[in-house]
Amino acid sequence: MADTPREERTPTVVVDGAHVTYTVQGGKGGSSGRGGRGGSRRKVRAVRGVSFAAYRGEAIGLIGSNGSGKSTLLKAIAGLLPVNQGRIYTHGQPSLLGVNAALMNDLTGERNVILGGLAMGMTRAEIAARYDEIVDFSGINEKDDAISRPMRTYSSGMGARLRFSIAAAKTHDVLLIDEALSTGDAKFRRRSQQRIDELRAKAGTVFLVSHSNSTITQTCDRALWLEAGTLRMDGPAEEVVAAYEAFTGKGAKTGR
Ligand SMILES: Nc1ncnc2c1ncn2[C@@H]1O[C@H](COP(=O)(O)OP(=O)(O)OP(=O)(O)O)[C@@H](O)[C@H]1O
Repeated sequence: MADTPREERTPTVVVDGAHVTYTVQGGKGGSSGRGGRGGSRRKVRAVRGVSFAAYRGEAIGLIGSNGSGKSTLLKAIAGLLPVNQGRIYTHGQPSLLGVNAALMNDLTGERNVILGGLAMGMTRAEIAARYDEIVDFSGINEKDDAISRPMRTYSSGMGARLRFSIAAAKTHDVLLIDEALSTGDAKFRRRSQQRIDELRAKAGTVFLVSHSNSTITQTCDRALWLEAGTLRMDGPAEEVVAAYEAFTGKGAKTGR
């Protein structure tokens, strides 16, 4: 993508001066500090005037300290949270991994593959055609027949892997991934990275939130660094991660 001049590329997401504010009912705050029902309403300005454009074929990492607004920004791009000010334009319906494919804990993995596929707009025939591939990709059936067990019996890593596998079965214009890869083991992370590369090659745009700087540099070509709801840096993933590491004190948040 680096060879294509910016003006010839197709934008998939344009975020123009976006602000996202949560209103918190009750709780602490106010002068009394007692809160409770009918208490104070507080505003949390989670995203404060962020602007950028994302293009087809890009994999963009979102990094920043805890509470810097990464998940909030993803939810706003997915259309799950309104922007209070500014605009977000998207090409097609972005899919937020883990929410669009909301899985049911009491149903088996098998049923969830079908429901997740339907929720993403796939037909039953399309799901049937891809079913084995989804289960194989997730790797959750490697040891026993886990796919026929209820999801509540899965470890958090197994659940995350199945969610990613379902979401990755469809070609998305814009795929938003919030930390989903961090719970998988090394083998699964490698497979996921390959799949993200494939999705990008099919002219999609992938956003990835992660606290693992190595996952960001291995998976993404570009990174956005958010701090206290504002965009601190936007550029090549290696450069942004290096600046972020210098800010946090190298290694402090490197993770895997
Ligand atoms: N539902 C909510 N109601 C009120 N405030 C919220 C809500 N969700 C998030 N916030 C606040 O918004 C800010 C941004 O949170 P967000 O989850 O977007 O950060 P993040 O960068 O994804 O954090 P982390 O790295 O810890 O996952 C934080 O101050 C957080 O407390």
